[in-house]
Amino acid sequence: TSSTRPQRLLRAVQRKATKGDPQSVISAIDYFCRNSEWAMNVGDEKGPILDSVVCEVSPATALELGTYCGYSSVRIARLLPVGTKLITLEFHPDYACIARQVIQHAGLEDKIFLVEGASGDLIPKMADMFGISTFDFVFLDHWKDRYLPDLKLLEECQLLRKGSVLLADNVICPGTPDYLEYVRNSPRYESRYFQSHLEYTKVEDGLEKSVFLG
Ligand SMILES: O=c1[nH]cnc2c(O)c(F)c(-c3ccc(F)cc3)c(-c3ccc(F)cc3)c12
Ligand SMILES: [Mg+2]
Repeated sequence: TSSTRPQRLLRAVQRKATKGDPQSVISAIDYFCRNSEWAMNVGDEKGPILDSVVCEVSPATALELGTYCGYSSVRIARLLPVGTKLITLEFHPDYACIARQVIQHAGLEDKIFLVEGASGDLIPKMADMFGISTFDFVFLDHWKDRYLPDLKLLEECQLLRKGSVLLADNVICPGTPDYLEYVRNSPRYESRYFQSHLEYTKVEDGLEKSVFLG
């Protein structure tokens, strides 16, 4: 019976990465995507930009929209201070199942809460589910048409505080024009574009970092 790309990615991690070593999991996935099959992980060029923003914010509470196979969950959680957690939301059960195993291989299962479901349904439940009031950091990497509605939902649910940092993947490819227009023109955000490339390719893409001003 045939396997799926996420299953083949997981197998590469299980064969090549050292259990409990997040960096080796990241390297194994990047190697798989460069040498075997492209996959939509933030990757080894945009990844270091994500790392630098996470280190700068050093969030006590972090949210990721869109887990996929858990690559960026591992990238983020490996940098989080002790006692802090990443909540990551994934709509597709098959992706969530693979991500749990990738996260477990990295030894980060105690720092990451993976919740299956639609971001639009789950965001209003975050405060109650996890006993948090606001997010210090949000990584948007799920579906381009959900970036703006979910940002507005985060505002309405008062899950952002003065200084909360949002980082959005794929703002050029495939592109999120309505989200960009909003964060770049709203007086409530200070926004900056980090030019890069679509993971594992020479196509332009980038990350948009937006600070909520309250
Ligand atoms: O959907 C996504 N979520 C998160 N990150 C993504 C990402 O980092 C990507 F590089 C792509 C991408 C971009 C270009 C391309 F050719 C294929 C896939 C997608 C994506 C875009 C359109 C789709 F129909 C399916 C997937 C995503
Ligand atoms: Mg992406």
